[in-house]
Amino acid sequence: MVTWNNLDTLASFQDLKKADRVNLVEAMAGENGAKRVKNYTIPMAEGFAFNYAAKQVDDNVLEALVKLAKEAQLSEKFKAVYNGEVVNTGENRRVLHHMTRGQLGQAVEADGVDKRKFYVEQQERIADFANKVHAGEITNAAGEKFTTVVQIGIGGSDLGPRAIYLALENWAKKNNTFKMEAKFISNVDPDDAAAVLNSIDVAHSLFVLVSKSGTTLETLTNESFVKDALKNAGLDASKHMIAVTSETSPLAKSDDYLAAFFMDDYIGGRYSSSSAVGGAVLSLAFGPEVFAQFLEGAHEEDKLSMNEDVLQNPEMLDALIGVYERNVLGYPATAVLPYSQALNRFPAHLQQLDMESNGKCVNRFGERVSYPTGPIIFGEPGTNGQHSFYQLLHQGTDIVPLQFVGFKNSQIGTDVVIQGSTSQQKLCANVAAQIVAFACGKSDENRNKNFEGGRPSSIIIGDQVTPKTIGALLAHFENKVMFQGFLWNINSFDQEGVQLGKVLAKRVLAHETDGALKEFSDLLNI
Ligand SMILES: O=P(O)(O)OC[C@H]1O[C@H](O)[C@H](O)[C@@H](O)[C@@H]1O
Repeated sequence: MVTWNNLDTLASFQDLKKADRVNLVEAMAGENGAKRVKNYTIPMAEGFAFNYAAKQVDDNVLEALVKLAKEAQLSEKFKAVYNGEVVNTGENRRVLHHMTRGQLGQAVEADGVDKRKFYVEQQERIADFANKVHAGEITNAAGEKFTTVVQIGIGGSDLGPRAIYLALENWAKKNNTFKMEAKFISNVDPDDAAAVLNSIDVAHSLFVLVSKSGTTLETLTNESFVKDALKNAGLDASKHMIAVTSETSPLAKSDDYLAAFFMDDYIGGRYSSSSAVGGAVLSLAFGPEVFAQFLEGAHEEDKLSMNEDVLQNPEMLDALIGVYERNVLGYPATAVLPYSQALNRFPAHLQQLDMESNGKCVNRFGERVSYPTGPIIFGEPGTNGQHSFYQLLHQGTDIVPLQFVGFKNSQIGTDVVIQGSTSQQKLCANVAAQIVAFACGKSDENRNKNFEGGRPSSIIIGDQVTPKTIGALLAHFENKVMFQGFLWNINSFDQEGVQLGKVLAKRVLAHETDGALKEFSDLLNI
């Protein structure tokens, strides 16, 4: 049995607070720094390594973190998740996204079916459908092949699949598995749908309507927008649209779609990339085999998250260090900095994953917690970020912990040698340089040119962005966020915070406003 306790009631947390602070500038200097880089690293799946040499920890702090992990029962709580216990107590639901990519624990039967079987069945239905589209067996009304797939969805029904599509687009082209171009419509801003529709050939486009709830205003509005465009082009919308939704949603039984694929209530939106939500668009774009490889990578990383040896469990340790930074060192934010253009939208996905999961001020029992929870997450790919907000990261008044991701190889392979180095080498040189610059700083008599250092970072290093590695990376962050939620004793799997704005927007549209809401409605000409 697991017990859910607030972080500040745990004896090991009080001990952690008493542990001597690490002076990162000193720790990372000279031979000692080199030793840390060699020793403070954990192998991950698919050739990745999680290196935390430049984090503000030493053996003493690590020992305290290991004790905290034990007392907070992190492994047992993960077990409760993958064995199908109702850990999403706010919504009274199980949390089964790990099961979309493999079986970690016992079989889970819910709603009268074996859940693993259900997810696999949906994957197989999607694979079959995608193969038929690629083979020209499922076509438009004129019998011509579909060439483009357009996903309509928002939040978890957009960000993850979009980030993964962009991450693998060039890889798939290079490896001859690129089947269909994918586009995404998410915003209710009419310019989003209009711009995408202007950029495609609608007659040869297949639209994937993705909404777990089937009730999201933006998505349903964009569906109508697209249906209008199809009608105006003289096309039958139901021959151009498939749906991905939960079996209980209002969309599930509609005849408006060529086909419908299902997830269920046990897959949170932001955790749904490995379900039919990511499966449909990614299988259509790159082929089902590529999607299967992505799932394999995620499953391999999930297995590492089960390791009860904290110092061999990359997700658990990453989570613990993050909580140390937030709750003991008092740092307010975390920047995610992938040194890879392919991961252009990955920080946006992580923003939802992390901030929607752990942006909570009450614990699992609805009581206010008296310590900070989820940090502000932001990020951009390097080196672009360096020429933008790194100034604040290096010399600003706040210390922002950094999470770098770097790859030894580019995806496309086209490169150029300028001044003795390739662009890929320049990219990697920059990330190595940044880690040391942030940690060690550089003194200068001119205060303006002085770098205090002591700014902690970790790096995940891999070979290349591939279907398997992106799967492992995604699982790493999903599980890190989950472990942090356990430590803070919050429910990381609901998102009540998005409701109020939705309710008020409806009132504005119904002209049922007064006070400030009415004034703002008038200012915006609604
Ligand atoms: O997939 P849907 O039900 O349309 O939901 C789309 C998104 O909207 C909601 O407001 C939630 O904040 C997100 O967690 C969710 O991913």
